[in-house]
Amino acid sequence: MSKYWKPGSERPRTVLVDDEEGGVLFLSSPPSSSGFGHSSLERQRQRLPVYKYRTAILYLVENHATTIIVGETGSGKTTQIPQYLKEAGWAEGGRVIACTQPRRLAVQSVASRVAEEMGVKLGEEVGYTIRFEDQTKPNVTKIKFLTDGVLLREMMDDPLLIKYSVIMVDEAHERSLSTDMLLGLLKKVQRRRPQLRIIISSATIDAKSMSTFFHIRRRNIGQAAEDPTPSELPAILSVEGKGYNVEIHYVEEPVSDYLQAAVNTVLSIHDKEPPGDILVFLTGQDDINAAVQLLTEDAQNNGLLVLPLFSGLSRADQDLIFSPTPKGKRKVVISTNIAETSLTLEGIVYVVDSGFSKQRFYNPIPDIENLVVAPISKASARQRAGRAGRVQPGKCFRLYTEEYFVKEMPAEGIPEMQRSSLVSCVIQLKALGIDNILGFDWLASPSPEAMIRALEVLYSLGILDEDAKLTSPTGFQVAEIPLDPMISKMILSADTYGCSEDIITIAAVLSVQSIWISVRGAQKEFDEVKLRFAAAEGDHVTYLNVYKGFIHSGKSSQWCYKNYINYHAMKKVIDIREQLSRLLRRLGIVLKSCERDTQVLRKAIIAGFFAHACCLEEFSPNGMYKTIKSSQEVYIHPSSVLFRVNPKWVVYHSLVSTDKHYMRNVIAIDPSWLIEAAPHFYQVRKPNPAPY
Ligand SMILES: Nc1ncnc2c1ncn2[C@@H]1O[C@H](COP(=O)(O)OP(=O)(O)OP(=O)(O)O)[C@@H](O)[C@H]1O
Repeated sequence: MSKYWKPGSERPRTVLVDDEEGGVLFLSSPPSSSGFGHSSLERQRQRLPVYKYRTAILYLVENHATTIIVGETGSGKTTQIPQYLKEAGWAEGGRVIACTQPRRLAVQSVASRVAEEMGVKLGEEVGYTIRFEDQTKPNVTKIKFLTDGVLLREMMDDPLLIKYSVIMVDEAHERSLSTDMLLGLLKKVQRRRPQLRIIISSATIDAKSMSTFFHIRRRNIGQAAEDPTPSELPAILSVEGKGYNVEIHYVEEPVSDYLQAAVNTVLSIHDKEPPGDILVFLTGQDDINAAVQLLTEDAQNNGLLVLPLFSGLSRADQDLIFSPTPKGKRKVVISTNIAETSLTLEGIVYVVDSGFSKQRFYNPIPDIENLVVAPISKASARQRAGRAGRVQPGKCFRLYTEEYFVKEMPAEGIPEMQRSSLVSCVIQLKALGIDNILGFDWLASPSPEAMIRALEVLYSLGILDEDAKLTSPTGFQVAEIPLDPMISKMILSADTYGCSEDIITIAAVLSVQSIWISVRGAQKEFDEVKLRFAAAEGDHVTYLNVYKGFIHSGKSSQWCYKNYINYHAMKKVIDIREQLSRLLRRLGIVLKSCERDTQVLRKAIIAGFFAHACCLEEFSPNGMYKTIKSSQEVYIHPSSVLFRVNPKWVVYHSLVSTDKHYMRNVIAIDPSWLIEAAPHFYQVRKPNPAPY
């Protein structure tokens, strides 16, 4: 007797072809609509291409440990499959169905759509978890959307992911660092827990290589006879059919300025095309703001409502993107690639694709990670086009030639694993007890240089010992904190310096995109206001001043508005700070304040960031610094309160690269503190012996 079919309802009525190679293709008759009501949402659900495959999907999931589902964008994979699984009983007996997404925005929006379709309150039967936000209820939530990073963290407490019956790894083609780690780990879990079902889904994935990867050869580990193990051969299902048609348009000649070309295309759509909102893909906050400004100059008179979309946008601004377009207006959403996958913005009919995105590239030799504007892959281009045609036919305007798309654009992007720092990845795997990281079952191997560099960084921070094992307690504690290991080390060191209360405020501010509101046309006023908070020691201490002011104002939105401070970001800071203080209490750390002893504060920051020390080049007219570690040329970012102040010695939080490498969030230091914090990393250079 199969274990999940509801009595009398949805057993497969067409016998499926289950080919022994693991390549499975079929069509089965859909279940009768009995049990479904006839509201318009239910009719919409039944119109989706994936609906025809409902029985097939359930059959495969029951009979195969892993099912790989490939289907066009908008065919209904993300929103429907978790519901089918729930309807078929996979969430009974306290079990949970998980669906992971690479991006937080997608997690939130898909969860609220599924809750709406099921007619339940978000956070109850359907919930979501992203870092620092948990909208689920134990023993109530049956379908849970979460980022792949959050699921990795959950593995630290529950290595076999016991509470989940099925884990659907959605948008697997994105090959984010967390997705790749998760896939390797899930394969391990499956060996130990054959009853766990995995679904891997995407519109553009190499199903065959994924299938080869997941073809596990299970060790014989006594299963109960009444609980037959599913086939070890992954099944592949191709969902044919798509939502609505999307007409693709290419430029005839390559464009030299994609930003201007995007703006011109929006204006031309507005001029010539029937009503419908527009989604534009640019690369980052700077070019998005520039495009918003260019379009807004015209917008007053021409009926455009222009909205930016990037990660770190406040909840209120985010809600504007999803809210219905006012009558007589045409909404233009200008976005980074965060809107590329899984999102449905209802009014969008037109997509403008610049062909570029900001991508992380890591060079392990100087240990520098850059965000670089780089061409996208065909897989991304298809995802972008797929944001049109979700609720009606659409058009996609690609700002590159068809020849370029066909002949030059790579089929897939480089996995993030192969172009980013592996520090966080190594620490997570170590915390999960995986010691031989190079021997881990990677979908694509990371570079040995990056791996060695990560081990070196973690060793220098005292997180790993000489045998590359997590140190106790520091290493284990750092692994518990869901932040970059350097920030986590800074937080833990603050305990020694007696300033953890202040440092968690700084850590919370560093975890949100920016607490300042970007001001167009009011730069002078903004600079003046910022000066009121500016601390001579640098940005981190300035943030403490802002936080104090905010608390003092009674957390007032008016106060924020007057001071060019992002109210929603500050609310997020309060929230993250609260979670960090709870976490520290759990680690047995008592919070203490150093009452603005800025020397002590900076020493705690250096304990995490000593490797980011730089010295101003003597006689440099333009404020050039060199990193101590690798003599890399860097400059203080104009957004820093130390811009043009140029103290001799500084430590930075992160680097951004445009025309130069810029340090963001900078503090002035005394070089002797570096030796105090990291004697194993720095040595005082002895003067050359005197010539005789
Ligand atoms: N918030 C929403 N509002 C209106 N319709 C929606 C919404 N979310 C989903 N839909 C409808 O459901 C369809 C399927 O969406 P779903 O995200 O499940 O597709 P998908 O196959 O996972 O696509 P993708 O690969 O692009 O994520 C959409 O094309 C749209 O018609």
